[in-house]
Amino acid sequence: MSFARVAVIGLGLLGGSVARAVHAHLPDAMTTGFDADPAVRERAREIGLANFVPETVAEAVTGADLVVLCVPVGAMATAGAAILPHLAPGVIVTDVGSSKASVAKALAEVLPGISVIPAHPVAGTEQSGPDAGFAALFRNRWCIVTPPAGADEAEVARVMAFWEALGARVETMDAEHHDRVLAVTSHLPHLIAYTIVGTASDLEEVTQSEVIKYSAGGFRDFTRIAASDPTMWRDVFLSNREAVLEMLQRFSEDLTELQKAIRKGDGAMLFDTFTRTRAIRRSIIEMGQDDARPDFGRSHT
Ligand SMILES: NC(=O)c1ccc[n+]([C@@H]2O[C@H](COP(=O)([O-])OP(=O)(O)OC[C@H]3O[C@@H](n4cnc5c(N)ncnc54)[C@H](O)[C@@H]3O)[C@@H](O)[C@H]2O)c1
Ligand SMILES: O=C(O)C(=O)C[C@]1(C(=O)O)C=C[C@@H](O)C=C1
Repeated sequence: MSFARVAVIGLGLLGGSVARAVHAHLPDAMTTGFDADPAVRERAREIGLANFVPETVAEAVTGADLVVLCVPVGAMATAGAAILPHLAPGVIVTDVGSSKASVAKALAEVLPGISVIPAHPVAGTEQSGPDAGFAALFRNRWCIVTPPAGADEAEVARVMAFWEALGARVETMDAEHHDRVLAVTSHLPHLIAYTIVGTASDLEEVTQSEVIKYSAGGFRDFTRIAASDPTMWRDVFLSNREAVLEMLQRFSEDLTELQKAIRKGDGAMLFDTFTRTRAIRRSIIEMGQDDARPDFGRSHT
């Protein structure tokens, strides 16, 4: 059974994309939206992000049968506590947070007695804010649903069907496992990008203008990732601390091996490593994990 009234809390990149995708794929659903920032609410009204963008969170969630929390992971508990008194009986609350175990724990604490079925659409860009979202963001991308122990199967199925309707490929996963997988596939790459761009800009012998002027290829790709939202990523690293630190340790060890190979002139080791990683890139492309970002030639509706 599809949802009749979807409330989106947090109207940035993800919230804006969810609202747009609901309009595109579930035209019978009414959308409401709320953001803690009055300027974002105003802009959301101007661009028609949701059918109704009231001044209070109470009005946004009243009567909703699905509430999608699209706020930074560090703000999930505050957003959850704010909606609790206004939720309709039978409502399902979900979220789009990039880390899952700590968010699930925080939401369970502030939403006692409410069905919370967390999810993570593994789709995004380095942009943020209400203008950044687009309806095709989730098309052909994975959405990982992490039902808590004892979750109602029918409710889990409804949340999965919601994300499928928005174009995603959906799988369920244990929240802790999700956090370990995403630590290496998403969180660590962002940390590396933030580091390398910071390192380049700190080099005394290379001027800022040279960094900008000669940033082509590899470095340029890192600068895109390193332009990602500081609030969002601060919260991701603080909330998924254990898994990120574990993956960072492994990464440091592997980096040291490469460092040794370069020092010793071990070309075979470098060649074998680069051959293995090239195969991974090809597998990703063969799996159809193509990119839905507008600058990759997709529709921006
Ligand atoms: N950006 C990505 O690539 C991406 C991808 C997948 C999941 N996510 C997750 O989606 C969530 C939102 O990220 P985003 O990229 O849309 O960020 P964003 O900065 O574009 O939007 C977040 C919005 O939440 C609002 N907000 C903050 N606290 C609030 C509160 N208590 N109540 C209501 N509104 C509040 C902010 O004002 C802001 O407009 C995060 O949890 C993030 O981890 C992001
Ligand atoms: O493509 C990007 O810009 C992203 O960083 C998107 C990305 C990712 O790492 O893949 C970032 C965070 C999310 O939670 C999900 C997706």
